[in-house]
Amino acid sequence: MSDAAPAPSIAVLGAGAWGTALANLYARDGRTVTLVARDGAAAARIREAQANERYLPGIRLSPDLAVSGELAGAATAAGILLLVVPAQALRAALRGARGASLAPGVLAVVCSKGIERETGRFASDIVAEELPDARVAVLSGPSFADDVARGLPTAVTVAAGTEPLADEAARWLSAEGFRCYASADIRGVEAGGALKNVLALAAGIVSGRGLGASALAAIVTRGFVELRRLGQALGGRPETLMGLSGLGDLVLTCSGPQSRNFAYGAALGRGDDLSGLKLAEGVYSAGIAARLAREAGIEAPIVETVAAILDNRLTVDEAARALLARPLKRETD
Ligand SMILES: NC(=O)C1=CN([C@@H]2O[C@H](COP(=O)(O)OP(=O)(O)OC[C@H]3O[C@@H](n4cnc5c(N)ncnc54)[C@H](OP(=O)(O)O)[C@@H]3O)[C@@H](O)[C@H]2O)C=CC1
Ligand SMILES: O=C(CO)COP(=O)(O)O
Repeated sequence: MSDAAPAPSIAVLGAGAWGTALANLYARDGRTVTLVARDGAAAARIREAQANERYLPGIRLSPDLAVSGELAGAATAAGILLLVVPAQALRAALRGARGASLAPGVLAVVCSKGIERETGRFASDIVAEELPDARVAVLSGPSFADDVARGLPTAVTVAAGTEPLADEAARWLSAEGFRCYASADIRGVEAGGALKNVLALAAGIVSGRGLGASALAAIVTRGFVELRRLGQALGGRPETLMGLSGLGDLVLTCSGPQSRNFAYGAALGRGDDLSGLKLAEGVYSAGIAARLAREAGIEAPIVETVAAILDNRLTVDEAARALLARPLKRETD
């Protein structure tokens, strides 16, 4: 990778846990960064507290981080626009950003993980549709906001449509303690990020229902088979799905309740009240992922089962029995 151009300034759209952690990472690294909250009041709360107590409690933000309630201004100067709103809110947020006079050729970096449930579109497609003049990249991989905010070492994948752009984006988005690997496989990276959330729900359900460590290992392993099958059917490359943004993020989010998707699944498995839980993107992606699998003729029984539990078509116990009673088959089929 060449070191030619200076690192561009950054605007971060979405002041939740991940947007705040990323904005703070780059501000601490000496970059010019503006975190854009939903409105002026939310921005003022973060500015005054020098912290985002709602979404990233206990983390003191860099004094060099600018916080704004509107994208216009922040975005005009930014060479990089990080998109960190939930996947179902992305299209509306981008439509809202149209009047913000984005810099020509701005690099719009998708940092959310999900599939638009109404359309089956991945975020990079939504960016291409809504911001046709932007260059698109995707940042994904095993990275809890809280870990990154605390400066813990993290490695992720940054994908773009061409290898040179991916190399450039990975260089711009790497920071101290935050290592970005470049990839030219946007679809593989996005598919891994969206599907692992659905599978983390499954892992959480198994854990919350008390089905044991053996069942947990089985669901993660067979879930990974589905992630690879469906990810490839959607256009992803096998080696991407085996990498940080596929297997890596699956391992992370299926490991315990620090993952919000796992925590949501665990609450479902225990039969707890689900109101008030944090964002779990897999809840919104499961149904559409199951539909995409059916349309592609891909067997994805775990994804289908998660969707059925979320829709109240199956109880957790019925789902466990049904998965175990499927016709026997060869492991590699
Ligand atoms: N948290 C993590 O560890 C990681 C998260 N991600 C992904 O990042 C994405 C965002 O997650 P995360 O930050 O954790 O979510 P949070 O729930 O912590 O925050 C979501 C943020 O998005 C804002 N928002 C929602 N809709 C809009 C909108 N239309 N315009 C502007 N802002 C909006 C919310 O504002 P308001 O409060 O006003 O609703 C809130 O600030 C998800 O897709 C997630 O999968 C990826 C890697 C790590
Ligand atoms: O994507 C993530 C880590 O890579 C965050 O996972 P959760 O949304 O399940 O917390």
